Amino acid sequence: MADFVIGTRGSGLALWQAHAVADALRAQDPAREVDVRVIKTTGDRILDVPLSKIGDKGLFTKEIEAQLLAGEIDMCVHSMKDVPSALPEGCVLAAMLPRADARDALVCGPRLDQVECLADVPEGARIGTGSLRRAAQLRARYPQLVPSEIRGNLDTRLAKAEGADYEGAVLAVSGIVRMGWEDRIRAYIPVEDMIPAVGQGAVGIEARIDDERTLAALAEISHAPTMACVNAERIILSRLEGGCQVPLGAYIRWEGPADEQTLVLDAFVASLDGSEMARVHLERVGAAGQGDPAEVAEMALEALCEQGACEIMGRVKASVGL
Ligand SMILES: NCc1[nH]cc(CCC(=O)O)c1CC(=O)O
Repeated sequence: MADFVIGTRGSGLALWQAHAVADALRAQDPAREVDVRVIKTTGDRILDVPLSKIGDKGLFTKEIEAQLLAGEIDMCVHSMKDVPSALPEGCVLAAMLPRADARDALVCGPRLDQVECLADVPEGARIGTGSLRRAAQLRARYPQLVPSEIRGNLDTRLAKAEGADYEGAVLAVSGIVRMGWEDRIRAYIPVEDMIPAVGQGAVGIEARIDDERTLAALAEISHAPTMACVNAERIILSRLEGGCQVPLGAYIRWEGPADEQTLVLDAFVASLDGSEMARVHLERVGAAGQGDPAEVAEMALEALCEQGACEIMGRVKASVGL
């Protein structure tokens, strides 16, 4: 019997993340036995429908959480981006690994071999993305591009992006790098052009709320600044009731040297075509780790609402029948 059993999806990215957690747990105590168990989710089974149309929160997490609650596994590892704002009763987000690069990246096929940034991409180019967030921001900022639905695991999407039906695609930097394909990144898209999804680049670990043994082990490996920032982004997500059905992004981080760090927030909500957008950028200067991410999240919510975020959300939801 292993000391800890980790449940995860079976995609290459999910397995990389689960093994990163297993390695972190073993690094604390080399005698520890940690197993990784693959669990198939609804999101893995439904491959032919756009994610934004399935309309079910927790598509990639529900089956794994069921096994957690049943005591079959001790923890589940997720991309924080895929974790809905409300967890099932009895589950808690116990830890996060240090966040990787949260930005999105442009990958291009052979027809765009001269392109070095989004502005270079020629009129009419089909840019694959399954995300309303990416599509709305592309439409708002680069109206010459044609965002085109793309689905599948990261490896499938990368292959499609370089194939006949697309000129390129937008994918998360963190995922591409974890798969070892950094050399396929044509451009790192700046946050000013594309605000990342809530939790993008962060790996989260969920456990049972009463499992003190597992919670104690996870506390040893958790990265507090990542947890504080991602949890604050999730406040924005839950208060605006945004799931995968609404174009929404929020990214909070500390920037700069340790003695003068700035807590920086970017967040937006938009209509599907990107023509209406509420958007904020906030900065708080202080010493290392100073400033409260949850507090800037509240300020951002206020500013977004003043710009009509709630009305935009309401219209988007009505238009997709929510
Ligand atoms: N929705 C799929 C998904 N979930 C997490 C990541 C990337 C890894 C991360 O956010 O850390 C991806 C792929 C992508 O968006 O390109």
